[in-house]
Amino acid sequence: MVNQAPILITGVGKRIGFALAKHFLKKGYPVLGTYRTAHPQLSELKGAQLFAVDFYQQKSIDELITAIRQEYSSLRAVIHNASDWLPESSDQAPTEIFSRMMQIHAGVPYQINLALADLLENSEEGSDIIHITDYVSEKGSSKHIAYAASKAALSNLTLSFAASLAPKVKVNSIAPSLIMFNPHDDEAYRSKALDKSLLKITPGEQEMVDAVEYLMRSQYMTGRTLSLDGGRPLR
Ligand SMILES: NC(=O)C1=CN([C@@H]2O[C@H](COP(=O)(O)OP(=O)(O)OC[C@H]3O[C@@H](n4cnc5c(N)ncnc54)[C@H](OP(=O)(O)O)[C@@H]3O)[C@@H](O)[C@H]2O)C=CC1
Ligand SMILES: Nc1nc2c(c(=O)[nH]1)N=C([C@H](O)[C@@H](O)CO)CN2
Repeated sequence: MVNQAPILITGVGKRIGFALAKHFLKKGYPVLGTYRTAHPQLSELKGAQLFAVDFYQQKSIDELITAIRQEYSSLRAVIHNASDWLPESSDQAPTEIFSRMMQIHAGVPYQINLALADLLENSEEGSDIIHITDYVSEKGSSKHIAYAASKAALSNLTLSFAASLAPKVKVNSIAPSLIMFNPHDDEAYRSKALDKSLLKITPGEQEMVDAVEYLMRSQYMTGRTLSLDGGRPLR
């Protein structure tokens, strides 16, 4: 795509963020990707402009925003994927857990959206902000209390930014439940997690890629949520 405005994706080092970056690179979009850990597979993101960013460090966030604003005058999309799934059982103090969850899932999207809004508005073909939230935004989580609250905050940001940036920029959430397991998930966990939905599968990264594609092609959806949860609320 000649002279296509880039897509910014946070957390491209692995799993869903990595799949999103690969997909849009293959489609010919310029991809700006943030990573924290230098996973070896980052070398597969040929052509992507990668930024080492720790969203728990304000200096790192400021440097990212400055670098993007210095080099680009427009953006096709910003996909807020980066996330830390911290449980209350973590050895970190509750105050640290809560501030980290609010920082990465709400503070960072809030800052980046405000700082890059004009670049999104400059996109010739319209533009999108996509917040990747979580099914637990609407029901809470007994083991990931701060995480769920912070994803609910992100869901609320979707409403405000949709109203603020319309009509040039669409702003939507994708609220997944179980998309893919982590390597350390044992059989008992996997069986219990699968049983929580009606469809009882893990669809994998492609389900998220397809949802992002739908939102970016939509002419009439903003301020809303695509729920990818296998019918879990009806279970
Ligand atoms: N997988 C699933 O089944 C579900 C996923 N989701 C949501 O989908 C999105 C993608 O999920 P998934 O791919 O599993 O997520 P992962 O937890 O596997 O990866 C998250 C990414 O965010 C990065 N990240 C975490 N903390 C920071 C930080 N402080 N600074 C910069 N980057 C950071 C990680 O970097 P690093 O590699 O260094 O850790 C990693 O690349 C997330 O928003 C998640 O909450 C929601 C429900 C279900
Ligand atoms: N950042 C992450 N958030 C979430 C993950 C994950 O691996 N990283 N995983 C889940 C679970 O799949 C949950 O939806 C089902 O147990 C939730 N969020």
